[in-house]
Amino acid sequence: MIEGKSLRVYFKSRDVLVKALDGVNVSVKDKEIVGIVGESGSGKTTLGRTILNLQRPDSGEVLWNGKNVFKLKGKEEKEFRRQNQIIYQNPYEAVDIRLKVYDIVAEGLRVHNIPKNREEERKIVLDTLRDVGLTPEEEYAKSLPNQLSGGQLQRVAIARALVLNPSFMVADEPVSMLDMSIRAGVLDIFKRLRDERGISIMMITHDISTLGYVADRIYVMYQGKVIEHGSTDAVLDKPLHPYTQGLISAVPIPDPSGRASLFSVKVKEETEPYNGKGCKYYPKCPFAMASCREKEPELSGVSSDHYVACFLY
Ligand SMILES: Nc1ncnc2c1ncn2[C@@H]1O[C@H](COP(=O)(O)OP(=O)(O)OP(=O)(O)O)[C@@H](O)[C@H]1O
Repeated sequence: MIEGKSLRVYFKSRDVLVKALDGVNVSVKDKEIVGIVGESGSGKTTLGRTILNLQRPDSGEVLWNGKNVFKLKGKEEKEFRRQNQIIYQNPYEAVDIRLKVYDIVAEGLRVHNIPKNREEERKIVLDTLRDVGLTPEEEYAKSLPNQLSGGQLQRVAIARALVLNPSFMVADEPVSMLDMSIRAGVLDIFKRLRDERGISIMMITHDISTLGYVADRIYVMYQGKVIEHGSTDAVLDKPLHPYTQGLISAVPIPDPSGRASLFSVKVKEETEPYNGKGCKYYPKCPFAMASCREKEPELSGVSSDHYVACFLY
């Protein structure tokens, strides 16, 4: 339903060119949760923002049900904004903390002129609060953000997006600021939105174990490139790229599925600067070969649901 093609986003800061996205292809189908994982600075947020037309790419296109989102105008653009929502990492920054929960959630409805009257607005807002697990909903509707926990406020932020009946959401590190004990509850909301409402979700995280819990497919990013992607089972059970293997072996908490313990790949301390032409990972790669210094490997399929950019395969 939404597809990014050959996306390039370059930032220039103090004469240094940062390739935040360096030719990224990504797709999210109907009713699926796609995970985007990688370390800080790998380009995940830039990808989410570009897909939602919050960041113009230097080149490439984003197709939404076949339409180029950068060319949408007027009514169609407004409809795109309604149907495609973003959830941020920090709910305290995402909502206006002076407003009551009711008004935070109702705001988007009013912008889009959705309810015909106050009664209808109230029904939609309260139903949505219940839908994200904030019950009794009348009580929550009257609260101010500073009376809520981080987990409850993130649910409010989800409600604010959900109230517009979107078909796609980018969730950018939606649980990384929350206590471990409440993360699963919030992630379950996204699974329910997929299963019950058929919403497609792009879930951005630096924590690959989160994706084992929610994602149908995973894209692994490294320095502005997708270096591996495939079904969640393929990527987690048989990670191919040495970087992905490193991410999985670094999962700190013992993974009950036993996946983490299968890999204990050592990451080489970076010993040489990147030469600008080889694989971006070779300075850290314990398996680097001469060819890895010469050119960048392209993504290629090892099976119908698993792709990797690495000369080992
Ligand atoms: N507006 C900007 N101006 C300059 N550089 C930027 C800008 N936005 C992002 N960058 C740079 O682009 C690169 C990718 O950033 P991005 O935030 O997309 O990565 P990320 O994987 O989401 O990281 P994080 O998890 O830390 O948010 C980084 O090197 C970042 O410093």
